[in-house]
Amino acid sequence: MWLRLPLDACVRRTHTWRSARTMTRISVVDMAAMADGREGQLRVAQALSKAFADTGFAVVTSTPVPEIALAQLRRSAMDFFHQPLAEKQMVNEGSAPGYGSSPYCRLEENGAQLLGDFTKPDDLVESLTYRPHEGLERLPDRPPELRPAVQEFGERVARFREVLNCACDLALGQDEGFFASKCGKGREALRLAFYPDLEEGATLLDGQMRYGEHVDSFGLTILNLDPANPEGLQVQIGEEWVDVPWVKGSFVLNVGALLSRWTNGYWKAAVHRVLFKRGQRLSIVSGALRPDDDVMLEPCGPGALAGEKFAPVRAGDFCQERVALHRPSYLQQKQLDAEAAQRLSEDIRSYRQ
Ligand SMILES: O=C(O)CCC(=O)C(=O)O
Ligand SMILES: [Fe+2]
Repeated sequence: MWLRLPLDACVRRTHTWRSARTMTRISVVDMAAMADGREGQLRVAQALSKAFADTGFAVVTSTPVPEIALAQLRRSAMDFFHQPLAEKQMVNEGSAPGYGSSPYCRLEENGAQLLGDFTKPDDLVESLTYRPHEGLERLPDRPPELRPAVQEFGERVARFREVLNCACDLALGQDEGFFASKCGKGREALRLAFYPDLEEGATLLDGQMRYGEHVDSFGLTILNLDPANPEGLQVQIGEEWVDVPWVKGSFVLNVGALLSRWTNGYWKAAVHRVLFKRGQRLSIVSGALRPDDDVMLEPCGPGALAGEKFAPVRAGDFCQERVALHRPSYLQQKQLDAEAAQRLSEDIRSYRQ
């Protein structure tokens, strides 16, 4: 029965954000039908799968995360980032330095390295990362509104993950509960990314971005753009850079390298970047479908029929390496000669699907 319904019943195309030659290829998917029983779920699943196989990106509306929870989190995160540097750094006491270890990072990420490019300046971003298994007390206690806002968001996004697990089971023809069983240990982090404005008289370094050209690392990225300043995010489609459209109350979903590999390349980890635009910008970044560390990634879904394109890898090992790649010191710490560095760079690029 569901096969006869037009796919476009829950997908609409929007015009690209401002400049556009034509209509954007990025799908906007209304997820409301996930509450409508099997028929509606299948329609959403199909629409998402089509988007992930085509561009690797989808903009989704009618999610279980209400705008009020986003607004509260956004407000308290902004208050955190607006504090003096020394105050922000206090949250790092007792943790090893660097992205992946210390919760607060300032100019300590280099997105381009995720595509094996070690020549680009570091990104113009500050971030605060929260890993739920570390407990809410690992977050700063100032502003006092931050912890409750993170908790509230966490509960809502957990429900969103369940919905995405269900949609992706259906989309890839997996047994019900497949993704929930592989991703049950709560490995998803919340990353608040603050992009400051340029100070008076300051200039960008040559090639510097808010986030350099990269592919994400894990399962599905769940990204909430800043309604006050949503511009700057672009995805590469063929030879063209396409603006990701901003839709009120929406999330952007995009496929990470791990999930692309897990689907044997059926879903694409698309290259994207965040250009510098004037004004501050805050992104709320979380994820879904990140497998537990001990899961071995073996191809699943329709792509598996094409025969294994990648060596099986343990999810925890894959993710650990990807986190390390963000750090500006990554290459230096490897102590490689030029030839080995080149080989490594090509290896990393091949994660791209
Ligand atoms: O802030 C954004 O718009 C996207 C950031 C991004 O691509 C990332 O954090 O992986
Ligand atoms: Fe990204």
